[in-house]
Order: sequence, then C-alpha cells, then structure tokens
Amino acid sequence: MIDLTQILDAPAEVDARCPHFGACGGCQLQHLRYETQLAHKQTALLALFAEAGLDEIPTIVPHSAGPWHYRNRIRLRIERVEGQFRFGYNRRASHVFLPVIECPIAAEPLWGVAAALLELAKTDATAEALLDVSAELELFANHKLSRLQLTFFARDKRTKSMPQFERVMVALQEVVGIELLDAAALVYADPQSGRIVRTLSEHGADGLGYRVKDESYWISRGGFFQVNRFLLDTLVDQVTRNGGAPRAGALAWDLFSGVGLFSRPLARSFDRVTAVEANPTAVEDLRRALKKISPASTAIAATTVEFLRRAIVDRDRPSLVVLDPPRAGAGVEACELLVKLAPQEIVYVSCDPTTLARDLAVLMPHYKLTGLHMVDLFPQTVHVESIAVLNHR
Ligand SMILES: C[S@@+](CC[C@H](N)C(=O)[O-])C[C@H]1O[C@@H](n2cnc3c(N)ncnc32)[C@H](O)[C@@H]1O
Repeated sequence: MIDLTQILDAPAEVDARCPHFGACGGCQLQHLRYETQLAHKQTALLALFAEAGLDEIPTIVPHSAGPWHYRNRIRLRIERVEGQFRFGYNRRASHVFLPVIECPIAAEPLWGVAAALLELAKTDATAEALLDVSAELELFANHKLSRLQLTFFARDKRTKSMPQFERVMVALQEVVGIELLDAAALVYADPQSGRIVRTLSEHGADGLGYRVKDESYWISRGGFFQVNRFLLDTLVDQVTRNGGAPRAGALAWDLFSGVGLFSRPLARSFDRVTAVEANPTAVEDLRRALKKISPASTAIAATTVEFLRRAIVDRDRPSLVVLDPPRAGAGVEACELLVKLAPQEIVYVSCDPTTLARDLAVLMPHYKLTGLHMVDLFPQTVHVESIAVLNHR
C-alpha cells in the first residue's frame, strides 16, 4: 500500500458514486476524478522508489480501463442486523461490520445474486440457516459474467454438511437462472492461511472456467485469480510480450504462477516453462493444462524460495524469470538468489510498491530497470499494481 495521507487529503473533485464511501474500508479515492487517481498513484510509486534510493527510473507507462464494475470477485461478510441478514464489508480501518446495499466496483450480476439470496432467506428456513452458519460469501464470475461461483465460508470448524444445501441452490437458481449459478459450496477455511481445508456441501462444479485472450483457465475453488476483468489481456501482454512480439527463448520460470496466467502463453513461445506455486490445487490445474501446450514444461508445488535454493545447485538457467508475488513481495533472499542465477530478463509484477522497492534495491545493482508500467487493477482504491522489467547489466 502507498502512503495515503497525500491522496486522502486531496480536495474532493467529484461526488462519490457509492453511498458507503467514507465509511467503507473498500474504496478510498471516489472523491477524486479517475485521471487524478492515476496521477496520484504514479507520483506515489516514484516517491517510494526515491525513498528506497532507487535511481535511473524510466517513465511510467500507465494502463487503465473502466473504473467501475471491474471486479469479477467480491467477498462479503454476513451478519444479522436487527433480526435481518445483511451483507457488508469492514468499516474503514477497522473490523467492525458495515452493512452495504451496493458496491459499484463489483460486476453487476454479483450483487444481483447476493440480493436474491437475502430475499430467499426471508422465506426459506434452510437458506436462512445457511446464512446463519456462514461468516462470509464469495461471489466469483467468469469472463462473460455468464457463470458464477458461490463460496460460503463457515464461521465454525465444527459446522456440519447441510443436506439441504443443494435444494437451496436449486431454489436460488430458479430466481437467478440455472445457467448463471454454476457452482456453489459451503466450506471451512483455515483462519491463519485462508486456505479451504474442508468442503462441507457442494452443488455443481468445483471451480470456474475463465477465458483470457486465447487461453481457458480452470480455477479450482479457493484458487487465486486476478480480479480486474477489464485489464487481464493488458496484464498478460505486458508480461509475456515485449513490444509487439512474444518473449521467447529456451527456458522461462514463472514464479508465484497461480493457475498459470503467464506460464501458459509463455509455454507457447518458450521451449520450456517451469511454473512454481505454493497452492497444490493450482499446481494440479496448471500441470494438466501445460501438458497439452508444451509437454516439456512443468509446474512445481513449492515456495519460490525453496525452489530457488534448489535451483542454485541445478544446471537449469532461464533467460526469463517472471515474479508475481502476493503483497509481501518476492523477498530479499529470493532476489539475492536470482542475482546469483543471473537470468537475462526479470519481469516483476507487484501489488505492493513498498515491497517492490525493497526487492528492486537488491536487484538493481545488477539489473537495469528498462520498463515500468502501472496497470490500474484497483480503481477507486489506493492499491497500486505495477510491472518492473529488468535487464541484466
Ligand atoms: C498475486 S498471485 C499471482 C498468481 C498468477 N501470477 C496470476 O496472475 O494469476 C500470487 C500467487 O503466489 C502464490 N504464493 C503465495 N506465496 C507463495 C510462495 N511463498 N511461493 C510460491 N507461491 C506463493 C499464491 O498462491 C498465488 O497464487
């Protein structure tokens, strides 16, 4: 996250579109015109780089798309307020529940289905019981918004399966459409890691198909996928292509690969791709997909640091390394190992410029920053997604 004070204190330019703006912890920038938001984010990125002592910073190339209804996935808290179930988010800077009636950054069908479920729970005792045992509901839509996956997260690890879960989902399908509601489950997730550890009840598929450019991805329930449905093509292009042409060579590593958003297109232009991902279910999905594209390519279930420590003693040396870590960043040890492995090019996709700046400080004595992109995946919020392209000096 970037330093908020300057942006939050900026004078209001427009009326916030959402009635919950200010109270809700989700968005912070609705008081600013979208162009101003983009400008502030670029300024903040450069300020963080300067603070970290980084120089020779190229001009930032911004990429943006529609600033509303962009999210393909939302996760809502469920609470009873004055006897009625309500969906909501955390209040700003707290864990206090804020009931909401709309969320204009979410794709529209997500709210339609959530609202239909609240209505159903008024008359259907099992639907009400389902909301009662659930702390949160995640709604995830595919690329066309034609298929939806619902995941109910149980409050308690002693929650049992619900024999009537299937019937409630069929009742919901009757309201929202059989086609739309493709997959649903009641699960229990480990509170520390957030990983789903038990599926208690299930209806329909165990994941969602999502098309980006020419690739169809299968995202098993609980797997990571980028949330901005408008900028996925741009993100993939900036990582897998250089100018107009695909990045190509003998070997590429895609570290923090998820279900292979980048590995799969790279496997079409590289002789071989090795994808590394900590979530074993995502690795299974990716392995199956890579087998069809490029039998020499593979996906490994490991943490990036474990993989790099082993790689140091192996002979494989990639010409391209893609890094797309969570907010914690790749980390100093991973970057030091990469310096030793010395790939010709590193493409670092970052969702937190603070950890990116820390990691660039390790890489940049050995690598020149040749490209810097800001892909605004999270309009109306202070989150900054950037791509740093580094070439060996
Ligand atoms: C920001 S996502 C990027 C995924 C993918 N590149 C994409 O764009 O869809 C980060 C991914 O790193 C995985 N992950 C988290 N910690 C990890 C670690 N220490 N080593 C490897 N993968 C990790 C997560 O499961 C998640 O799939």
